[in-house]
Amino acid sequence: MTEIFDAIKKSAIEIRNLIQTGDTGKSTQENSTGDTQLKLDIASDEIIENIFKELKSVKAIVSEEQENIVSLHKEGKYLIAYDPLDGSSLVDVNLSVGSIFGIYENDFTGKNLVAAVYVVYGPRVELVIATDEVKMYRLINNEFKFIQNIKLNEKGKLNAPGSTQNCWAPFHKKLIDDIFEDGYRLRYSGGMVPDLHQILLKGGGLFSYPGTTDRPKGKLRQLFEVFPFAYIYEKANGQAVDGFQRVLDIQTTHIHDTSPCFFGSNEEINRVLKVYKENGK
Ligand SMILES: O=P(O)(O)OC[C@H]1O[C@](O)(COP(=O)(O)O)[C@@H](O)[C@@H]1O
Ligand SMILES: [Mg+2]
Ligand SMILES: [Mg+2]
Repeated sequence: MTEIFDAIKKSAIEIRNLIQTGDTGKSTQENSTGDTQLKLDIASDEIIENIFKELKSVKAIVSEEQENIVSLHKEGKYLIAYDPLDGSSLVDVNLSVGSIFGIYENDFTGKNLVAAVYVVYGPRVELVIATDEVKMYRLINNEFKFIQNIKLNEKGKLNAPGSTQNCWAPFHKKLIDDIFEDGYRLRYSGGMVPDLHQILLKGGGLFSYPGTTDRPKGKLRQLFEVFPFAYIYEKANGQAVDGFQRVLDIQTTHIHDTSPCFFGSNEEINRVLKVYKENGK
């Protein structure tokens, strides 16, 4: 697994350079979820694929930016699903973006996730690796230096409510309003990676991206975005649910499936589960 983490570190340095100097324009292509790909999405995807191709321990990879699974080495032990540049449209307004990786054994199901990693490209480049523990590293003089372990408190103070508000179920709106009534502060940039990173580093809170009338299955993709962060939040003493169950217990039917999702510390997630249970689907 160390060679995979080292490969991700190498790709992060290349993507950081690409963000600083690359073309932020649109390409003429769409990805499998129907988003117009930016040239940065495609170039980041190529950087990661080229680096993983060299690793004998990697059996196959699948990217948010590609339709199909790419087989690499038959004898490899690991499967990797990744979002090469999450929130890429934010580069143009100079907000933080990220890369997300889920590392699996046997197949791409939540229960077979064995590690997860993300990189935040902000004023600093930081990388978080979750195995049994969650560890944060920072890029200093072109090397990732260990900074700290990450653990959530039982309850936090931040609320990051995603998606189109006029498409929310009334009970979801009430839940979010009640959380603000209780004194939580709004923190939402529209980049999943920095938004979830902030909650992890500030000790807790809630990030939600619910099912809505315009997108009943939410927007965020299970393999590339939801599962890796679910793994990280659980290992950091928090939880990740779809409103009713752990997201890592969801049966994936297609590699590009999306799911409603809630990430947070225990108190906020228990509150979500209670409200969703009382209000049904
Ligand atoms: O603008 P919305 O609907 O709140 O969506 C924001 C979400 O969409 C994303 O940008 C989706 O990721 P991509 O940029 O990879 O498509 C997340 O980072 C973010 O949490
Ligand atoms: Mg994404
Ligand atoms: Mg993306």
